[in-house]
Amino acid sequence: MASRLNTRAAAAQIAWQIIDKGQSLDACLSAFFEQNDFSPQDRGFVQELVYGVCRWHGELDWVASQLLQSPIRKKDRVVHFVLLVGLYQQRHLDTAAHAAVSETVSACQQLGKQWAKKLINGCLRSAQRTEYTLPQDVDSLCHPAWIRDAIIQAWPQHATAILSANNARPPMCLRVNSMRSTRTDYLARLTEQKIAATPDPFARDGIILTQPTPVTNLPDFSSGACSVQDTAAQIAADLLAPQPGMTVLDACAAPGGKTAHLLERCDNDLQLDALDISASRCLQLQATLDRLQLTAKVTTADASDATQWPPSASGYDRILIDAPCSGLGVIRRHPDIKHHRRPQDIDQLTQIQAALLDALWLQLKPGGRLLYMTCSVLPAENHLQIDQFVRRQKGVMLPAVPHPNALQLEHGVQTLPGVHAMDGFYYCLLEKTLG
Ligand SMILES: C[S@@+](CC[C@H](N)C(=O)[O-])C[C@H]1O[C@@H](n2cnc3c(N)ncnc32)[C@H](O)[C@@H]1O
Repeated sequence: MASRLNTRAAAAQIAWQIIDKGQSLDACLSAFFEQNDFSPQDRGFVQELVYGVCRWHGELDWVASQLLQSPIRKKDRVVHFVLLVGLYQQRHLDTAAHAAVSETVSACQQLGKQWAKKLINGCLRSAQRTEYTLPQDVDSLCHPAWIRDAIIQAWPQHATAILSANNARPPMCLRVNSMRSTRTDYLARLTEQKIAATPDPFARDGIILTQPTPVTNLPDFSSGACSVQDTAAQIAADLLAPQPGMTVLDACAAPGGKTAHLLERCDNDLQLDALDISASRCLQLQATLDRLQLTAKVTTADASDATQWPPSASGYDRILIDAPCSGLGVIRRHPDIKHHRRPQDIDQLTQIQAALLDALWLQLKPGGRLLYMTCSVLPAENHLQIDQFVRRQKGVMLPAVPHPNALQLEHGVQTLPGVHAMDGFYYCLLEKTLG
């Protein structure tokens, strides 16, 4: 992409790559900002537009269909995304009306689609004058039908809140590195920098920022004073509760948010094996450890195949399986999940999760504890997965899960976005009997 693009043209091109071409939002944005020198303010605006179009795509696409006499040809699809960027500004941002139209129209020229200026100008001016009645409530319209139906079926009483939270902007949450400072001290440092923040009521190392900010603004971020991590993810360390000196396996560890938290809690005094199947993600995991000056043995391997990595000969006191999952509990942070996930993925994921549980159970010491968790709200990946595991295996005890704010299920606990003030996670503790 050329650096001459304005923010609207950049956002249209990135959203097109994410939604039509299946690329990941994080990867697309980082690649774009590596190649294009945008000011921090412009970066923030491009990001806002891209997230907004991914979140509200169902609504924006429906309005576009009312405005266009016929769909835009495939080879000009980027123009369709220019229109969505314009509609997003009109319907969800307080961008001045004339700028939303004129700057968006000029994006057509920048993208080499001069012919589309009149079309986009006409559509956006017409949209400004029209009140639309949507065919269904906006939060439902902005989810693929299969995801919406799965959420309604699983959590009928909470579905409205979950669907709405999935489309909302999530807060930026920090985890203070307890080896470096107390949360109170770090809050004071944020105040000095004029960054408004409050202690997280549910995570003991957690801080919630009033407004998101680039990590470069956070005091000593680069030297490891804190990390960015949602409340729900921070609770894992409390639930697994490793003690200094223990032998710990983090089986699906990259990019290392929870590995690092476990180590910080024990003053870096754990024999910690961190595995991940992805070599590139293992590099990110090592970078996380390096920034925080923590030590773990990082290995690229399929954790469900112990011939690929050397398990501790005496077994593990604690095992964390932060399993690969649909991610349907973190849509508010990764709205591209709505565009990329397919119903058939769920079967494949549940098989991988079951294989990880069965294989890693063998590596747990008698009396040891395993925490199984996902960032999903689908029962098949969560409590139904554990129901089946408990039926298959012998010697499994299920200790209470001491979670501060979650739904208690027969097996494990569940948090729901829009209900528990955090991402949607499932957690279950499994203890191996001594006999
Ligand atoms: C939810 S993410 C883990 C996030 C990580 N625990 C953290 O807190 O930063 C799941 C990870 O599992 C990895 N994974 C998937 N299948 C795996 C397998 N069979 N063995 C090991 N890792 C696997 C993925 O590459 C991905 O990095």
